[in-house]
Amino acid sequence: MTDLRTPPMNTAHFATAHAVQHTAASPPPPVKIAARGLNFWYDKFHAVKNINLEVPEKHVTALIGPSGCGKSTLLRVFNRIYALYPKLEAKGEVLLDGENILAPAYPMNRLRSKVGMVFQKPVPFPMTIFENVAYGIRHHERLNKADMEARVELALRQAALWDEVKDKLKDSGLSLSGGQQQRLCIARAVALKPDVLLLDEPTSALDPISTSRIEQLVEELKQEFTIMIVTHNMQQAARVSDYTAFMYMGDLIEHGATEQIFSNPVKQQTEDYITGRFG
Ligand SMILES: Nc1ncnc2c1ncn2[C@@H]1O[C@H](COP(=O)(O)OP(=O)(O)OP(=O)(O)O)[C@@H](O)[C@H]1O
Repeated sequence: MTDLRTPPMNTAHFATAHAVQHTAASPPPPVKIAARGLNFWYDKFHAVKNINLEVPEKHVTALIGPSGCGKSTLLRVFNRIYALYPKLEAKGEVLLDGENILAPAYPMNRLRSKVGMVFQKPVPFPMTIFENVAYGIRHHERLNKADMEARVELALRQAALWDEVKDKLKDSGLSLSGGQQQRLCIARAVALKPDVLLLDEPTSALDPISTSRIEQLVEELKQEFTIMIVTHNMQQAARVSDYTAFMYMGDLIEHGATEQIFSNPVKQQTEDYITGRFG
């Protein structure tokens, strides 16, 4: 068997953390979310073209590709954010546990509780740290005070923020540092106990220490959540993801185990991109 931990010379600077090897004893993980013949238009502009992609449960899938290739658009279709805006149209299917979330009959409330999203720039609500986390929970569940407190604590622990904020839960979310604010946004997302977490360049506005903190956190969160992360940072994709999907001009060019994509890509365009020849 090829040793995927020994990358070819031109990709030697990518240390990939995860070797995804499927054998009879460890079959591939079940598919949590899948795009089937997925297309997306911003009015007349065809931004995402006939994408077929299977996202394995409780693993991290990275979406990579040059600026403008459609990574964020694809991620957003996965929680139907586009439905908030006119003239945007998706065709095809996104199956979450086998159900098409793009079908008009799929309840938006259910989708919001199953698929959480974290954006590039942390945007805490202008309210206390506690309320930032409790706010979304209240929309979906009625909890008594003690249960709500326990739930907020759990979410803040899952986001590796509890120890830093437990004594100032009544302070404004905006008083936190950028890295802490991003973890607060992650706490807000995980508080709803979603199945899937969509992270759109979650560290691009953060310093290296906060970035490494979030990367560690992603590693922990995948025990419980299916994670998709858009990143421009090749090293980050190699470090945090189990699977990588490479997009170019709206097309999905190649998708596979991160080890394979970074050490032995099948398509020339993928190799050119990860070795920095374009993009
Ligand atoms: N609101 C919009 N209206 C019209 N076109 C848009 C809109 N948002 C994105 N696009 C276009 O769709 C294409 C894909 O954009 P998208 O943001 O998904 O790319 P991306 O790969 O995430 O890029 P980046 O890495 O720069 O964030 C681009 O050509 C972009 O100009």
